[in-house]
Amino acid sequence: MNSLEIRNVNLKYGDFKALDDISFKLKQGKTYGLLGRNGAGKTSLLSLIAAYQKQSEGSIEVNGQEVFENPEAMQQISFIYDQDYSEETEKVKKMIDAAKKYRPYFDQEYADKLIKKFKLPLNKPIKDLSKGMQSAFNVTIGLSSRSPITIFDESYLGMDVPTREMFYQEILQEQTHHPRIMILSTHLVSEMDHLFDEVIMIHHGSLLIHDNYEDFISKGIHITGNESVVNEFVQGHRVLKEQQLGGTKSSFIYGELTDHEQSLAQKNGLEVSSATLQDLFTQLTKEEDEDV
Ligand SMILES: Nc1ncnc2c1ncn2[C@@H]1O[C@H](COP(=O)(O)OP(=O)(O)OP(=O)(O)O)[C@@H](O)[C@H]1O
Repeated sequence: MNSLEIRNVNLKYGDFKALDDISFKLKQGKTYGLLGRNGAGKTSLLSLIAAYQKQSEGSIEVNGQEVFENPEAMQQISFIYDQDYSEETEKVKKMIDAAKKYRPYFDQEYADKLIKKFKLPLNKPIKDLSKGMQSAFNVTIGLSSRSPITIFDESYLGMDVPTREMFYQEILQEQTHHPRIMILSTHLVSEMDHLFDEVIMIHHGSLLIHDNYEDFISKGIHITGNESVVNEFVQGHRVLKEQQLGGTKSSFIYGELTDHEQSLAQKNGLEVSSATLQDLFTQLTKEEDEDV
């Protein structure tokens, strides 16, 4: 069973603390949605996991071994991110052959299937591919590497909707037949939430949430009804957002409702509905001066 454990990780760029005391443990067979606003620290965190740089403090271990400058541990990881290919004259086929060399679990048959699926032109220089096709190439490397820890950092950039759908289908298939630790860093929250088993949310360099997807979204609840009844009902709850239309009010609360509260809501004619991951993400990471 492969595992990835991050303990009390800090990262400083000069005086700036990009990551602050991050700890979590990830398990094989699970897909993790890594969410955070622009500049939250997602790519910084992923680059530490992939051993592209060293954390200032703390430890990052794959199967109990620190990853930094550890070739054995690093071979367990594929980090797929948006690369600049504008100077890369090598052809797609050669690039795939090169990637294969350093990836011990690479499956050529699966790569061939993906090349067909994404219609990758093997004899074209990678720099001449469209942005979406370069992303499809990156995703092909990441998927067919079959690395126990596979990280996709906004790997969908430029892909059209049907291509993104194909990418998502592959992730689901892979987790069924070749389970690994899959980390998907994304801003397409509502489009990709169905892929997540767990959610990791980073905010200003700190870990805000690490929770099971279903458990987490069950904590976001919209209560709608008569204004005064809603006001009384939500007392004592953390209210993330309020909206009003005439005498009807909708309050978005974060927390859990007891059985008693559930039946009270019903008795008082209040409508109770669940939030989406995107709703929760937006409200939990909203800045004071933002009105969303
Ligand atoms: N090499 C660097 N030197 C100095 N600061 C950096 C460096 N790389 C990142 N940062 C800063 O660290 C913070 C986190 O950046 P990071 O790229 O990890 O965020 P992110 O969550 O991936 O953002 P986005 O969603 O916009 O891609 C930002 O404030 C960024 O400016």
